[in-house]
Amino acid sequence: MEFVLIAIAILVLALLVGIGLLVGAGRKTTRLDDDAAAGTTLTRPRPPQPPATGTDEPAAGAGTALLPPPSQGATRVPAPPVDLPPAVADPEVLFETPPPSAGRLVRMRSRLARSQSSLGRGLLTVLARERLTEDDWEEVEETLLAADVGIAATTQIVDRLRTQTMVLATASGDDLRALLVRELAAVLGPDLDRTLATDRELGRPAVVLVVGVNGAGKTTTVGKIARSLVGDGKSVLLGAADTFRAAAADQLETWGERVGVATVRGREGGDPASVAFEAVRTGREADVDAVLVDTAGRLHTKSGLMDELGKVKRVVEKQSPVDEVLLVLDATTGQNGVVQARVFTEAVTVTGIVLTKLDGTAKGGIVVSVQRELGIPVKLIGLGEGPDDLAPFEPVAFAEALVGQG
Ligand SMILES: Nc1nc2c(ncn2[C@@H]2O[C@H](COP(=O)(O)OP(=O)(O)OP(=O)(O)O)[C@@H](O)[C@H]2O)c(=O)[nH]1
Repeated sequence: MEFVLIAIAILVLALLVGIGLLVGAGRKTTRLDDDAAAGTTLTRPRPPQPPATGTDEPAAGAGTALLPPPSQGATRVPAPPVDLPPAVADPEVLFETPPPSAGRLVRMRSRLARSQSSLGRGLLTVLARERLTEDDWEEVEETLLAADVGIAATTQIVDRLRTQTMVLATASGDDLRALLVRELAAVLGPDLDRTLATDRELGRPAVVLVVGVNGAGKTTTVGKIARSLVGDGKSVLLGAADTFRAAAADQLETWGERVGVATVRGREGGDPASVAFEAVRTGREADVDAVLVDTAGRLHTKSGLMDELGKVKRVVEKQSPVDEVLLVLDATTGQNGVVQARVFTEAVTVTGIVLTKLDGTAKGGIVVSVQRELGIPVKLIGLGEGPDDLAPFEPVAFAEALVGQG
């Protein structure tokens, strides 16, 4: 009898070890609460990844290992209410070290100049003519309008250029270039506050919601912002509140894993507001600098999507104020994008625009029209698909890139 009992005990033990090994082979997640319906999970960064390929090859180094991976085998431990491992960096784990955000636009100027070369070259060619006729001024106007600068800003630029070129009489190429940069920068809102609220405030993390239509580049942008903050030495937590598309949460996790940032996600089709809530709660408990929440861009109806966004914000606000609502717009959609943007601004108070895919359009003037029509500053611009192709927007550096180096 004793022998049978021992045999059963060994069998049960072997079964448990087998199940443990199977689960351990998957992604390292820890269930955050015992509410099976919410099913929110925290994904920690994975151990060393193969070196990244692509345009930017960040040096592998000891990154900001927020919530490092647990020791081997410690997976899926039911641990209500929240099971956070100690925030101690594991020397074995190497994460990518992204470059800091400062000066990125200047560094990426050539890329922007490439896509916008027709605008700068077009304007300089006309302005360099000896005596400017009405036809020439019309050409300047058309060039600006073709670049989506918008009527009001185009009129302002042309009026000022007319006066300035008269004063200059004969001007060298460099003078003309400097003049153009000045006038373009003037319509780009040089005095607008473009600070990104990503610092801890009153002992709590900054909370950033990222919204926009599907395909605009939201998830990519959240990943790029996280990298940039890590590059600036900040700790970050991601919230994958786009429960509409499971791949979006996977995509976000992968962005986080590369730089040692954890992600809170929910089940596909689950309640986005509870994922966002859980992410902010976890971020507060982990004392991170910023919680970045990705949201869905697609629902069955537009009003459904807007109601959902409003709810996400309201629910998060039960935990913490939302410091920044970033609206991601695809620059290649031109004026259509501006129309879509209005719908979002009616649902939530947008505090900043991220204009993506500026590398893929010659219509760089969209920055001017978006800001003027929505009355919201462009805070970041996307200049490529590479992990660090996102730059803080700076009017003068941008105008210089539009006009080109000559
Ligand atoms: N060229 C270029 N491509 C970009 C940029 N930003 C994002 N993309 C690409 O745009 C595509 C869509 O990006 P996502 O981040 O998946 O878009 P999303 O808004 O999250 O889409 P949903 O999850 O469907 O709502 C991807 O292929 C990105 O690589 C950019 O600045 N330049």
